[in-house]
Amino acid sequence: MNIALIAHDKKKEDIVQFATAYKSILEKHRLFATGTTGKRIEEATGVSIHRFQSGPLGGDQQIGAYIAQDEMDVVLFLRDPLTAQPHEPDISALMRLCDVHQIPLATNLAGAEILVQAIERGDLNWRENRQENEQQGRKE
Ligand SMILES: O=C(CO)COP(=O)(O)O
Repeated sequence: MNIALIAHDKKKEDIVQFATAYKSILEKHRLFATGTTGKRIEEATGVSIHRFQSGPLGGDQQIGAYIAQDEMDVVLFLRDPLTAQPHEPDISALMRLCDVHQIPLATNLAGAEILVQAIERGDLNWRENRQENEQQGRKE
């Protein structure tokens, strides 16, 4: 499963604690993150993460591109709803693409916990099965 982890500055501590608490689940998957979020999680947990640009420099858009190409399965995005972000249009675009492509998106810690437990239970395995079937179909 390809999982994107993103957190606004005031939620960085939360995502570090989240990734530490769920490290044993997360490390079984391919992890992606915006620049600073990824750096903080890597430093705290030692898990390996593909880091995109920092959010304000285009990281949200890079994750959006993965979604558009069907290469991201889940987005865990701890947003700060109380602080204006300079790259608000990029954030809206990322969430919009999750809706366009039916990508499970959590925008706060409570939702992220539910999603990570769903991943562990296998609730989202249908995504990988569908991708494998599509690849098989292309070969035939
Ligand atoms: O701004 C962000 C998401 O919109 C997060 O970016 P960073 O992880 O680089 O701080």
